[in-house]
Amino acid sequence: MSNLVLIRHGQSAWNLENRFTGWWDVDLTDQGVAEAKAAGRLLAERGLDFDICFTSLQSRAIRTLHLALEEMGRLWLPEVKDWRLNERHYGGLTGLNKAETAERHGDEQVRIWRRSFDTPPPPMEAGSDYDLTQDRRYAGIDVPAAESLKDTIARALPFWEQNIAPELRAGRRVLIAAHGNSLRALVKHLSGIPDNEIVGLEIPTGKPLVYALDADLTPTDRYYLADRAA
Ligand SMILES: O=C(O)[C@@H](CO)OP(=O)(O)O
Repeated sequence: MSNLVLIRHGQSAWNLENRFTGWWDVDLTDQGVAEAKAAGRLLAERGLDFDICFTSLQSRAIRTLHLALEEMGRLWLPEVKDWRLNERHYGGLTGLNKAETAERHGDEQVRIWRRSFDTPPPPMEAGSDYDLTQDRRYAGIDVPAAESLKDTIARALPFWEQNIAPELRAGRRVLIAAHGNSLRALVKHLSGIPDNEIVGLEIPTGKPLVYALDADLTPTDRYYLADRAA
């Protein structure tokens, strides 16, 4: 049974502008809205349904969830929002253009910052334009100065274990709308992808990724819904 679906948010304004985004709260583009709605229509057409939804504290993921649920006639489903599903924090790179940063620091350095498993980007300086430590939504949370994928896993996995896995074990069907790197963290864990292989895993925007999990949450299948014949 397909009991878990992951969706990365639709295209965001900074995906389009090729800027490091992380925790900065940019909205969806028109294309991103269309991707989110199309994801919802596809889920409905294929008869996938859910009992509970999880998302981050970031508008692009929350809106993607809501746009998809609206298409499914499921806006009423319970949902949990939590910072531990946020995108990986891009530190001092937040807001910079990725191509310009590669011209300045070299492709290899940018590849390491973007995809190495445990090298974090440079830290965000307190009081910089993109500093979110005083944002009310993060009250009581120790907002990181930067996160590697390893750091992202270290906060996403406890949330998975404590909040999402129990729902699945109780037989509930779960939809998660989140971000490229918080979803890479979950896929790495679920599919047992080694540290050196996760660097090559990319998750596209707005494409429902379906998991079938057995009783002890071991995957028996994993596929993009759009890639599987109806
Ligand atoms: O900018 C970001 O926050 C992420 C996702 O868009 O980018 P990357 O592909 O470098 O992980």
